Amino acid sequence: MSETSWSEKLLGGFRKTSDRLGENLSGLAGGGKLDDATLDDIEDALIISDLGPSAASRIREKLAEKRFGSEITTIELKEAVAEEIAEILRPVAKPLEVTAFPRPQVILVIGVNGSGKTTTIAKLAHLFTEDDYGVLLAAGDTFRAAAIGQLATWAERAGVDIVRGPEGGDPASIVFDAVKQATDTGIDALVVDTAGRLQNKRELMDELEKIRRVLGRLNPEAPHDVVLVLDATNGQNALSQIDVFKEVAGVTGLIMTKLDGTARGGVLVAAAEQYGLPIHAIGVGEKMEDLRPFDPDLVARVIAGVA
Ligand SMILES: Nc1nc2c(ncn2[C@@H]2O[C@H](COP(=O)(O)OP(=O)(O)OP(=O)(O)O)[C@@H](O)[C@H]2O)c(=O)[nH]1
Repeated sequence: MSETSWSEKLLGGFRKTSDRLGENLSGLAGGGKLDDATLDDIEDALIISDLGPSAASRIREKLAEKRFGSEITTIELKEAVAEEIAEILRPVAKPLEVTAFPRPQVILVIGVNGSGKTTTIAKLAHLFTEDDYGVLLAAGDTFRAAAIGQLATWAERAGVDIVRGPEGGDPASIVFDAVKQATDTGIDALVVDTAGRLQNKRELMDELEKIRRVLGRLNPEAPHDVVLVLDATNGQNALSQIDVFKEVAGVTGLIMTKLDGTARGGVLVAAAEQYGLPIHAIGVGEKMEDLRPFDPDLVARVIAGVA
């Protein structure tokens, strides 16, 4: 797909978020002077658009610093907000790159059930194979038989192999077999699915710890990435998931899914501002091609309603 149609797709996907902030900002400036009352309203508009209090107050301060007292139209205001959002997003935009030496790069994918983890793993496999990397998947979520089956179906669609075990099997032993197979067959990236039982933090922590121990024995650098998948429709709840998973799993980066069809995409900015974790990619649909590298400038313009 061409870049133009990708940005159109992204725009379409983000339309609800874009409309929400766009509408919330409209009518706030209207050619008048940027004074304290208007800045208050702008800050409120940013908060109710899910950007969070911290990003909202930072954007307010920047706007005040650069434009206080000057006349500003609605479109100028949206452009200025887009620039400040981009300032927040640029430092965290970091594609997931296959650089591990020796191979394979081991990417542990974590997140609560339903966040889009399985689909995202398949989409990642697709992105990597498009770049000619050899990919292997490991079905480390043995808690639910359906999860193993779903991952196997996606693996077939993506044209990659999968290492799987029985329902209730030991995830660490599957990961062990997967690393051995990946090493023996010269695989570049091993993507590991994990269970997302947040309601039982202790068990989840023990399970991830055990996977890490096994990985560490085979390769002290592994896992190279611990990617947390977040569902944007959860809004501020997605942020509390970052807190929990940081504690249990040592997150190294984020992928936010379901940015199509939600008005809560502003939470991406809140996540970037509050945690500063790399954002690798965004999910804008259910199909294999619907995972996009994170383009901070485009996303900022879409969120502010000027793209
Ligand atoms: N609209 C949209 N739907 C998505 C996106 N990513 C995933 N989904 C859908 O979200 C639902 C859950 O996705 P899964 O990948 O099964 O989620 P999971 O986290 O693996 O959940 P379990 O399979 O329950 O462990 C599915 O219906 C997906 O098609 C996205 O970016 N946009």
